[in-house]
Parts: sequence; C-alpha cells; structure tokens
Amino acid sequence: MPSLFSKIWDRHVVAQKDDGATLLYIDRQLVHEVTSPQAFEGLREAGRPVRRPATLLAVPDHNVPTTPDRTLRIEDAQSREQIALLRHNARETGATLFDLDDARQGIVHVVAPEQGFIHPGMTVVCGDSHTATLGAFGAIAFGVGTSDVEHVLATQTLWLAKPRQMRVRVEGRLQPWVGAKDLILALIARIGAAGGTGHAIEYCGEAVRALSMEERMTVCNMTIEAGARFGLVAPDDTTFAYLRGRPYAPGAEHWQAALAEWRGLASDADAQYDAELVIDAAAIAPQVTWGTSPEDSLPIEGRVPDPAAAGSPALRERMRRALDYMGLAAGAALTDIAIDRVFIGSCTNSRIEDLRVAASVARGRRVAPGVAAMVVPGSGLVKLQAEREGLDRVFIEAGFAWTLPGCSMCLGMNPDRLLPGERCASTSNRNFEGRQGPGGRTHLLSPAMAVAAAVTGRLCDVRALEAA
Ligand SMILES: CC(C)[C@H](C(=O)O)[C@@H](O)C(=O)O
Ligand code: SF4
Repeated sequence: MPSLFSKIWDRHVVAQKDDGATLLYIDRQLVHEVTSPQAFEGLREAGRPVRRPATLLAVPDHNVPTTPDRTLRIEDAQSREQIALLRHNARETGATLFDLDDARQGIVHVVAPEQGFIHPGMTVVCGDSHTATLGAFGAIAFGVGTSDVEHVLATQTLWLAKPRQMRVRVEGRLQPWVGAKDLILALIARIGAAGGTGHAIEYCGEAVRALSMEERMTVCNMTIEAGARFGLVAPDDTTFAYLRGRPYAPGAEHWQAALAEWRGLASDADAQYDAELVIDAAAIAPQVTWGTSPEDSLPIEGRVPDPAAAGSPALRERMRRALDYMGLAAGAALTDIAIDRVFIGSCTNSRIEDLRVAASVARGRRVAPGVAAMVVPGSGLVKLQAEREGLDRVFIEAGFAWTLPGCSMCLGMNPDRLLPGERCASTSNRNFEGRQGPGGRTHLLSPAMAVAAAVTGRLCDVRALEAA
C-alpha cells in the first residue's frame, strides 16, 4: 500500500518514460535572488512566458544586509544586482514578490509556510536545497538547480526519478530542553551525512506527532544534511490548525473540502519502505557539532573525538582535517570550548517559537564579555510578533543585536560574517569550512543552547545553566 510520498507522487504524474523518469506536475515554486536570474533570462531568450505566475513566490533573502539602511543602498555590487533582477523578473512575469520594504520579507523557507502558501499534498520546488523544510506540511518539497527552475517556470513540470523510501520512527518523548534541532542532529550523527542519499525520509512516531509545525520544519529542514533531498511528515490536526486562516491557505468556503482531501494523505498502515529506523527520543541529549560536517554531532556532555579511534583511514583523515580547521584538540570537553560569536537565525531556527525559547534563556542574563551575539528573525512578521511579545527587549537588554530578517550569518553571502579564526555557536544547518565566512568555525546547536553559549562564553549544557 502506498506511503504518503507515493500518494502525493501518484497524483502529480503527467507522463512516464520506460526508464522510470517521471514528468511531475509542480504546484508551487519559490524563488530567491541567487538561483533564479539565469532561469528568467533563459525564458526571456527563448521567448517563453512563465506558465502560472500565481504559483510563484519571490523573496530576496541570501544577499540582503540585515541593517535598516539596506533599502537605501546595498554595498556589494553582485548582491545589489541579483536583488534588482529578482524585483524586475517578478514584476515582469506577475510573480508575487515580498520586497525588502515589505513586512512579509524574510527567508523564503520561513516566509512561504508563514503565509499558508504550502498545503498538504503539494509538490514544491525552489532553487535551494533547504526546500525540504516544507515537507513538514506533508508535501513533496525539494531543492532543484537553476536549469530546473527554468523548466518549472516554463512548463510547471519537472522530470524526476522517484526516490527510495525511508521511514524514521521517533518513539517516546523528548526530554526538557531537548528540541527538534537536537533530534535532527542526533539522527544525522547516527546515519551520516550521506545516510539518506537517494531517499525521501518520512518522519513519524509519537515524538514527531508531538512536535509543533515549526519544530517539524526544523527537522525536515536538515533532512538534506543527511543526504536526502526530501523529508516529510504526514499532515494532522497540528498541520491543519497551523494553516487555518493564513493568507494563502484555502478560505472558509473551501476549508472542509481541503480537510477531507488532506486527511486522506497519511501513509497506509501497511505502506512499504526501503529502509526503516527507530530512534528513542528520551535518549537524546542537547547536541553540538565539533567538526565540519553536520554529522559531527555529539551530546554536549561529550568530548572532542580522537581521530586515532576512527574506523577507517579515510575517516581518520577527515577527522584530523576537521579538528585542524576547527582548532580543537582530541579529548577536550565540549563544554570547555570558548566561543567568540553567537548566531540565532537561519531557516532552521528563526521562527517565533525558536525566539521564544531563546528569550526564555536570555531573560535576566547577559552575553558574556568578549562575545558578539545576534538574533536574526526569519521574517519581518516573526520580527513584529517577537516585538509584540517584548522578546526584542529581552535580547537587547541581554546584549544581543536584534536585526532585520534574512539568511544573514548562515552563509557568507552578505555583510554578516565571521572573521577568520572566529568561533561561532550557530543555530544554522551547515558547519562546512568557510560557511559563515572564510576561516570561520561553526558549532551547530539549538536556540536554547546558543543562548547558553552566549551568556557563558563557551559551549554549555542549557540544562545545567537552567538548573543552577
Ligand atoms: C544559495 C543556495 C543555492 C544554497 C542552497 O541550495 O541551500 C543556500 O541556501 C545554502 O543554504 O547553502
Ligand atoms: S538561511 Fe541558510 S540554509 Fe536557509 S536558505 Fe538561507 S542560506 Fe540556505
């Protein structure tokens, strides 16, 4: 019997070739400034229109500075040009655009769900690997290259090979101060950064059902860091309650029909999977990465691992190189690692619930001397909501910078960057060499753990901080 993924897939098949390649109908395309200019240019050169502009949502996010002067002038010429092109292309084709002066602007993967633009059962693409985030709604959502962006713009379809199916069942409940970020980091550590290659991962089980939509997005967001292009969660009452009343969700007159449709999407009880994994939620501790791959994650009580103990020469070499880049010695306690910067943001952890948890730890505390910390809301609406709740005051009084939304220090494509050698506790999703700026060192962790690091000046177990 079909899995959730197969049900959605089957409903979108337009044509099939003998070799298994399938032409899939695409319901929604998200567009940002980095991977779309050539696609629009290609269409223009071919003299083809955008087939269904109403299915597009364009948002500048990667290159945008997070300072208020960004609507006046952007210093970097390439960024300025890409953002101007996005504006021009959206206007010319009739795509919806949330521009820099629009309160709805932010990171595309935060903005689209916030608007109710992604519904259960949809197919969604974006020229961005973290599109998997949106699988949290029970959708087939995945990142594509720029030539595929152009193909979807022109035809509303895409050729694709069906991935294999993996099910990750998370049994039991997460412990206090252990969240969705810890869950996904622990999973990636277990199966490896290539563990999900060629698969779509469906997350299920008691702990997943108990997650909010925002937490499910955090889990699905990092599915790509486990090598899988697709991550998804079956839609349920949590999903429907989240969507209800959002600007691009089905309106009152269509709501009951939409619900009836969506309720039929869950995987059948006897659905077949190519791979299955069970995780015990209660056994997961707050995580932190020590190396240069998201799979290099350990419980915060751990120590920097010793390459000498690696199972293969290749792994030993990779670990050596990672420790060298990170400036760490094998055997050091993770809680002894001093940090220079803290970044709370990115499409993994910049939604309102992330900021609420972060603020609850920051309240009444101070960022440690010598540490520069920033909070970057994922969208203008997240920012407004946080300000309504007084969270901005909590952060500012604690010594954090509070900025405008964007990808910011998640990657070094805008002015928010690490300097060479700087060490950062970051709620983002990638700790690759140079990711947050050339020579920068990244430790991935949850928002609560990031604040614990900010106020103590070193990687720190938020449970110990809160118990003290
Ligand atoms: C720039 C973009 C293509 C890239 C991605 O595909 O994910 C970026 O968002 C990232 O997180 O590395
Ligand atoms: S916040 Fe980071 S991971 Fe997300 S889209 Fe932007 S650069 Fe990519």
